[in-house]
Amino acid sequence: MIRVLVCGAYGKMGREVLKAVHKDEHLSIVGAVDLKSDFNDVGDIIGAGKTGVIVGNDLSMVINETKPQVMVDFTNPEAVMNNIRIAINNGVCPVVGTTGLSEEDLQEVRDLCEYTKVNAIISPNFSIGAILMMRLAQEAVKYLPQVEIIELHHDQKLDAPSGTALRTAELIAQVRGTLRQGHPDEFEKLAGARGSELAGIRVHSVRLPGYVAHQEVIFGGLGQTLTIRHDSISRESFMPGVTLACKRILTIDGLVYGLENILD
Ligand SMILES: NC(=O)C1=CN([C@@H]2O[C@H](COP(=O)(O)OP(=O)(O)OC[C@H]3O[C@@H](n4cnc5c(N)ncnc54)[C@H](OP(=O)(O)O)[C@@H]3O)[C@@H](O)[C@H]2O)C=CC1
Ligand SMILES: O=C(O)C1=N[C@H](C(=O)O)C[C@H](O)C1
Repeated sequence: MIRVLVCGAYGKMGREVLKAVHKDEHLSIVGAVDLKSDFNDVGDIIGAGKTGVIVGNDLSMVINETKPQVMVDFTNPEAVMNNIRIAINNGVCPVVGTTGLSEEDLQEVRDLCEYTKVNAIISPNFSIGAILMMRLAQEAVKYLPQVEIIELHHDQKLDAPSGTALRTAELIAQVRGTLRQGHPDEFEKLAGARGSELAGIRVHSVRLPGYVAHQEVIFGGLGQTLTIRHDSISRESFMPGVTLACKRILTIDGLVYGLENILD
């Protein structure tokens, strides 16, 4: 059994991770952390009866007391780097789904992993459908280089654009480079009308109640468009990826960025 601590245990993703880890025969929840801890038993959060694992609010203390091998983090962009540092410096391998990490943050984690010989997995999206959407987009852009991205999420999401949209744009740009699209004299009558931009790719962010996590990658060519769309209609969609990462993390080497790199 791999000993797992869940950070962000009361969050939308944290609760789902607790359920998935609890159900997995190779994983065991030994610790849980959230800011607003009222020292509940995790079994009460997931409706599984008493487990004896209590939600704490001090990550270092919970690590000390519960000796996890893996920390799963779904918290927020402000909290995540500190959690990663605490985990790695205590010999605990972080599996991170929290988005909003910068290139500098990733480099810091890479360096920490190398220095401590503790492994880490960070993925902006843990659903297989989203990984396939990105892979297919990299294929499509070879033939249809003009592309825009629309991501649609629930209205409680903090970061925009989504980590998935940024990663998709990065992966597309690795294949096609930076390309100038649209009319050279185009202008915005309202600031932001054309969305944000990464490597010449426009990214549009929609936030509404009713959505979970969705993305369209739209390619345009002469007389035609191609749309690759992925929908996470429930947060269960991320769980096979998260539990796989918890198992693979002990045998990788250093930092792995992107679920796609542990699938093959
Ligand atoms: N990679 C992937 O596949 C996916 C990634 N995500 C990402 O995961 C993150 C979490 O999403 P979601 O569950 O919807 O967010 P929520 O806001 O529902 O959950 C985050 C939880 O973490 C808690 N928290 C905040 N700071 C800390 C801290 N320092 N230590 C412990 N807990 C803390 C929050 O408490 P409080 O509310 O009091 O602040 C909250 O309970 C986001 O960055 C999101 O983009 C989401 C889905 C899939
Ligand atoms: O906040 C979310 O919900 C999600 N966040 C991730 C992102 O920013 O891409 C993954 C997924 O889209 C859900």
